[in-house]
Amino acid sequence: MTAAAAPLIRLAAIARDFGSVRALQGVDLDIDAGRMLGIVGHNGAGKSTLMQIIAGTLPPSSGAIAVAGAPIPAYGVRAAHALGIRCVFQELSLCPNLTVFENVGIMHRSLRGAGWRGRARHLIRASLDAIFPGHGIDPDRQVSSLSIGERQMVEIARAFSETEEKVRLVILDEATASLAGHAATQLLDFTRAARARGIACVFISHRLAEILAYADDIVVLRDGGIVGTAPASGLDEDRLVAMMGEVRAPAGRDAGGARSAGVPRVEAAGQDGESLPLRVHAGEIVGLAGLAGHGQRAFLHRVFAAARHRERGLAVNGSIAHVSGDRASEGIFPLWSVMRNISAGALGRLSRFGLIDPAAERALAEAWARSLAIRTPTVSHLATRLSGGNQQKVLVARALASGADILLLDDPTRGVDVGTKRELYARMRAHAAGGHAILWYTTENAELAECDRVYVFSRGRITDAIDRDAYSEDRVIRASFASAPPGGGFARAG
Ligand SMILES: Nc1ncnc2c1ncn2[C@@H]1O[C@H](COP(=O)(O)OP(=O)(O)OP(=O)(O)O)[C@@H](O)[C@H]1O
Repeated sequence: MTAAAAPLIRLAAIARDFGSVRALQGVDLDIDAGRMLGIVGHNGAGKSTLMQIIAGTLPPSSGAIAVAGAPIPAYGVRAAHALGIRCVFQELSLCPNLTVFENVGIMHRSLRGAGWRGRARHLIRASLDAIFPGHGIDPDRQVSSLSIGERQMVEIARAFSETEEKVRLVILDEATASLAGHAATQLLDFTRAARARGIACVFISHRLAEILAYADDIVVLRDGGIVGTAPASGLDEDRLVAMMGEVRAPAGRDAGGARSAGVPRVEAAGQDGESLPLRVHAGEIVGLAGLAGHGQRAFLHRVFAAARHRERGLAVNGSIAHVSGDRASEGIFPLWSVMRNISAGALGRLSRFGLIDPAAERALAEAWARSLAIRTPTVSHLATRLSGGNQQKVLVARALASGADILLLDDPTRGVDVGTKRELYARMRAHAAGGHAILWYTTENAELAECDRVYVFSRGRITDAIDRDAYSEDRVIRASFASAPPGGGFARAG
């Protein structure tokens, strides 16, 4: 085969084992220049493992890799980078204690010697401007001071930044999962321009609508193998879901939660004319909406704090559990097993005479692992060895298993596959029906339809309170850009 006719990357019979876990088996895959390949599959299907092999960060157990028709025997990070292959990983890889431009400096070998700082600043600013116009990120900011969404934007802009080493392939592994809707659209529109310049993209996402709208071709992975490849134009969501073979619970929701009156579990006072009050009763699922970074996360943190200390204008009645939106740094205990990570919130109930009952702990973890379909060889497995989506399920399991009266969920379905998402919605409804109160911040508007009531945040204030029957995405978008509630009154607050 000539180099001109060869695909940019060709994977042949790639397999990868982690101990007894076979993550990939016999994968043959071509990636062509100037096209976007979408990859979908259930949590633990092997998507990230495959991407790590292409990025050179993980060697395959067997199989061959060829780039532009030439077999590359000693394939690794250096070889991949020199060949113009860049990867935006699911767990962000920026160094938090360095500035944005310093993080760019460590990636590009040519950014050395006198004046490298200025060149690195210029490079990342130009890339951010091209992909995310109006981003507002200063290259001199320390990465630890950026929000997850901003970090994700820097990581993406860094991957597309070019020195004399040209970019030929950018892998976006759930790169839109932490981005606000607007930034996700900016990125995906940018990839169209990049493709026109010959850059190939691989895009992994659990948001099937994004994949269908932007990818040229779609590959479906299941249990470590490819079960289908087709042009995106010939597919729709239902067919993709069927190929993934993962849906256990139907979409949609039953009518009416077990909402109860009485003292609210959470009650935040409004500010006259500025912000609406918020209430959550036992039995309710309440959504927090609006553009990312407009105060929803900070509000969840305030509620969490108010369970321990008095907070002005905020009353919390009941025990509380929190699923953090920052899984890697605030959520998973990295040295603990799946079992310990799940049981951590329920130790009080598992203790007898001050000692944890090991059989009860295992039974609890196994029941939740089964119930949320957590893919793990056993519950004794180290939690960080699970795929990203399965780690997210462990966090949700911990919160549900805690039995707390109030659940605070910060984007709990980030990176969770479509089948499990539906399952989780059903679980949350059952949990609410069991008398628990749920406060749920989500970056996916479609999930707000699962809520009994939605509060829309804009610039740190609540600008609308929408009951389920009156819910529409249009109304959420309008309120997201409002500076105060319409009429300045509290009339619609539930
Ligand atoms: N470092 C590791 N050690 C042990 N097992 C691993 C490791 N990385 C991945 N695995 C296992 O390999 C399998 C595939 O995981 P992978 O992360 O590739 O899935 P994925 O399709 O990207 O899932 P998700 O959608 O949840 O991100 C899983 O069973 C996972 O537990």
